[in-house]
Amino acid sequence: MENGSSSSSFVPSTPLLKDELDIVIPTIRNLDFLEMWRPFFQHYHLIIVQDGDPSKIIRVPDGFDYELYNRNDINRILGSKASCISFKDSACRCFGYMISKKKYIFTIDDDCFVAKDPSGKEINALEQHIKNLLSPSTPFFFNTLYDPYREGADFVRGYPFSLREGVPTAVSHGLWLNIPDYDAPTQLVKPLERNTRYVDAVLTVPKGTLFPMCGMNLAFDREVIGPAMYFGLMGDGQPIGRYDDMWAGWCMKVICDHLGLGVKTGLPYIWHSKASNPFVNLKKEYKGIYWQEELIPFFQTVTLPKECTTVQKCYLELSKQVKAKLGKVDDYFNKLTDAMVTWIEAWDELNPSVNAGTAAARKPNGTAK
Ligand SMILES: O=c1ccn([C@@H]2O[C@H](COP(=O)(O)OP(=O)(O)O[C@H]3O[C@@H](CO)[C@H](O)[C@H]3O)[C@@H](O)[C@H]2O)c(=O)[nH]1
Ligand SMILES: [Mn+2]
Repeated sequence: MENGSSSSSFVPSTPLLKDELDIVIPTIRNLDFLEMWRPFFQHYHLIIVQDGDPSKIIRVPDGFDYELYNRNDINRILGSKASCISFKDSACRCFGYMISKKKYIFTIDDDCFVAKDPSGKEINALEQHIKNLLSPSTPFFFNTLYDPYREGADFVRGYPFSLREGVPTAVSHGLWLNIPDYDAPTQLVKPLERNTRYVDAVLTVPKGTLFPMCGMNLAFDREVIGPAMYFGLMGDGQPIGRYDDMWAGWCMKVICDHLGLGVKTGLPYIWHSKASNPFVNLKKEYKGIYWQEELIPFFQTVTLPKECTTVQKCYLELSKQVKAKLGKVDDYFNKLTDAMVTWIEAWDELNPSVNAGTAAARKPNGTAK
C-alpha cells in the first residue's frame, strides 16, 4: 500500500465533509484526469484501487492525499477473503469502500471529467452529491416538482404532510454528458450518439422500483448502506463483466426499500470522455443481457423478513434467496452467493465498530417502526 501527499500553500475554506468522505477510484491507467478535478478534489482523501498488473506504477499528480492499493495489497489485507474482490474489472473498486474509514464515499472513473452546465459553469459533482446525500429522499410518494428540498422548490399541493419529513438518503447516482453509459448492443447500433441533454433535476427512485445503477459517478453513505455496495464477481475468471454496478444497485435498492432509505438519481453530471470497445463489452455483457430477464423479476419479488434490521442481515438473507432462486439459472450465482457472504465477513472484519444499516426501518408515514 502506498501513501502519498505533499504540502499545498493554498489554504482552502473548509470544503463540505472534508474529513468524512473518501473518493474511490478504480484504475488501470495514470491519473492525470485528476488535474481537471483538482479544485474540487484536492482537499479530500483519495483511495485508489489499482487493478491489473500490480507491478505497474500508477502516476498520481502531486498535491493529492491518497492511499493506493494494488492486487498484492488486497491479497495481503484480505487473505483468502480476497477471492470476493474482482480482478481485471472496475468492480475492484468496492475494495475501496471496504477499506475506507469514512462515513461517505464518492466513486468516479478515471475517464470522467468536469462537465459544464448550460450556463457554461463548471460542475462541482462532489458538492452536488454531498447536497443530495445530506438532504432527505421521498421514496413513498412522488413529488412532481422533483426535489422538494432544493432551493426554489417544495412539495406540491396534495403531497401528504405526514410524508414531508422524507427519509435518510443512502445513495446519490449521478449522470454523464458526452459518452452515455449504454450497453454494448446499443453502443454498436448508435456508435456516434452523445448525450447532450442536461436535465436540471434530482429525483428519488420510488420505493419498489429498481434502476440501472452506474458506478461511474456515484456517492453513498457508507455507514448506512456500505455493506450492500458489493460489486460482485466480474472480470478475470468470471463469465460476466460490466454488471458489477448493476448487481450492486439491485441488491442495494431492495435493501434500501426494506430499511426505509432513499436513493436519488440525476444531478450531478460528469463528462464521460471515453467509449470502451463495444465488441469487448459485448463479450463481457452478453450473459448478463439474457440473465437479467430472470434477475429482475427475482429482485422485484424479493421480500426481506422484519428481523433483518441491519444491512448485513439483509444482505446475508438476500444471498440465501439468490442461491435458492438463481442458483438454477447458472452455477455462477452459487459462486456469487458464496462471494456475497465472504464480502460481509471481510467487511465486518475490517469494520468491527460500524454497525451499518441500523437506520430504523420506517413506515410510509415516515416514523420509525
Ligand atoms: O479491467 C479494468 C478496466 C477498467 N478499470 C477502471 O474502471 C473504470 C471504468 O473503466 P472504463 O471507463 O474503461 O470502462 P467503461 O465501460 O466506461 O465503465 C463503465 O462501465 C461499467 C463497467 O463495469 C463501469 O462501472 C462504468 O464505469 C476506469 O476508472 C478504469 O481505469 C479497472 O479498474 N479495471
Ligand atoms: Mn468510461
